[in-house]
Amino acid sequence: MEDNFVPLFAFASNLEFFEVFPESKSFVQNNIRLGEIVELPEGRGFAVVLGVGLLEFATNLSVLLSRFSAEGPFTHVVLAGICGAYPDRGLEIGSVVRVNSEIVGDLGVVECNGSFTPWYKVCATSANGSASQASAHVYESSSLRGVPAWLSDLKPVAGLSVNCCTGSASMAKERVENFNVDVESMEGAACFSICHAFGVPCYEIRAVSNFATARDKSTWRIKDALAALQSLVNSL
Ligand SMILES: O=C(O)c1cccc(C(=O)CC[C@H]2O[C@@H](n3cnc4c(=O)[nH]cnc43)[C@H](O)[C@@H]2O)c1
Repeated sequence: MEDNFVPLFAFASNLEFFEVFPESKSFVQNNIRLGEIVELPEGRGFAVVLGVGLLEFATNLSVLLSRFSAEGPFTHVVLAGICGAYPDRGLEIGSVVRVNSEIVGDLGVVECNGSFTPWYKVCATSANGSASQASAHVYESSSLRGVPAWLSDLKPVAGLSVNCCTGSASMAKERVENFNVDVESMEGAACFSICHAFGVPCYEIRAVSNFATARDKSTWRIKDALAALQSLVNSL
């Protein structure tokens, strides 16, 4: 049994918004302003663009929810966009996934030898160098009870949120070893953290546009990934 489900689709960029909801071009200017809510036709909910990266997305989502959380027109936030898949995690370009957990992946320090130490390990290491048990903070999506099948049936994956995209195979390996994650993007942890703070149920759907590994922009398939996301969202 589905609960009342009126989604607010939250995108990082105008590109993602217009590729997933191309019909919006008939009633929205070329760019929508960050934080401006658009009502989708046929009662499909609402959409908003909030900016790329943890900080801009967090700021604009906080402002939006502080205006709407008491009595908003939407019931759930669905962060939608593209992502990079780490190699050998069973994902392909064009795969559409539901990211059900997020960890901030580049909060920490770079050591003299160039390796990255996550912040939770920095904090867990005392002055004499001994490390206590600790783990990274995991931000989770909301319960799937009562959400529509197009959302709950998607393949669940673990996500890493970064401000700096992976650019080498060694960086990808280090991130997977540190956090045991499947995909990488730049907004998910902010979305989960802020929605939980405001008591708004939240989910994240992403289509894989690239592998998060040695940077080669010629292999990215942003349009194909967004077409896959569009066909999912248009099956609602
Ligand atoms: O790197 C570029 O030159 C570039 C040019 C146009 C667009 C983009 C992006 O939109 C990427 C950032 C955007 O997409 C998500 N994303 C997609 N793949 C990854 C990734 O491998 N690592 C991190 N984020 C990724 C992300 O959530 C941003 O919103 C880039």
